[in-house]
Amino acid sequence: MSEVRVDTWGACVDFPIFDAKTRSLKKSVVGAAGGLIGANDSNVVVVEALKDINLHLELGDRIGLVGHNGAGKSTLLRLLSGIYEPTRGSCRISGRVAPVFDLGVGMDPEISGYENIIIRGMFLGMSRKEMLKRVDEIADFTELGDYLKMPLRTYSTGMRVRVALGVVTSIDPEILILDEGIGAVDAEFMKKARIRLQELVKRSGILVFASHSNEFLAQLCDRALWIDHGSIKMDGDIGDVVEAYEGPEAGRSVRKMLADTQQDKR
Ligand SMILES: Nc1ncnc2c1ncn2[C@@H]1O[C@H](COP(=O)(O)OP(=O)(O)OP(=O)(O)O)[C@@H](O)[C@H]1O
Repeated sequence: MSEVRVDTWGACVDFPIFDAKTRSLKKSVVGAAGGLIGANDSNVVVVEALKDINLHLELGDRIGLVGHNGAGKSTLLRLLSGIYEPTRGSCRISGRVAPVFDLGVGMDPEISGYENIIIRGMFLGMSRKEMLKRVDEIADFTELGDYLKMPLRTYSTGMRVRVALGVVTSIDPEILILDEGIGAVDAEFMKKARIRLQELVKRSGILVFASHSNEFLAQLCDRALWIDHGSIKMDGDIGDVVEAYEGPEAGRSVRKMLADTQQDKR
């Protein structure tokens, strides 16, 4: 692996909202949810989704993002994936990024489950040849049998998620950017999927994972960032960050889950 790392220096992301009226807004509102609302030099309303982000990630980093609704977690994931350019400051990404935001992206309802497996894998940066080698193993994992020969539009939501999860957990990313939103599968299947996710994370160079589930964060990450109104409020051990964000009980429960996960790995 050549050097895999992600760096940001004073990175800011603003969203100009051209159809909002500055007159009707109070100056720089800080609400419980959402980023700061302000106005730029041209008096256009802007949401300051990220402010002055300095982050340096290297091989082996497993970072969880916590923070209120609209804190800027998804925007940060998109910045670190190269999907958004910083409005100010800079961001440098070295390595192959697999952004997994929406499990359904890159799936075509009119083609079969098998074909979707190949296409979705290519969407995540794999070659067709690599996906052809993996398709049988992914098909086994989904337990969908002959359904995989039918068009995806005939599947239930949970069946689609099984296909998507099978593909996502089969790739070899250098930088894995995960946004939660993995639900809709039955508990038994989720157990199987989490084990595969943990294996995927082990193979990845860098992981950044945003989630509102402490349990899920503790299973995949050891470090966390608390994002608050677009800024990094705290960066540290995941137990300490969750404790500061949610209180001592949540911190204790994360530490216990971390210890259990470590034990399972042994
Ligand atoms: N495309 C966009 N256009 C305008 N504003 C946006 C856009 N995307 C995000 N924002 C704003 O940026 C801020 C941060 O949003 P973001 O989606 O990053 O939050 P989040 O921490 O992921 O929230 P949640 O936990 O609710 O998913 C919010 O105030 C949101 O309104």
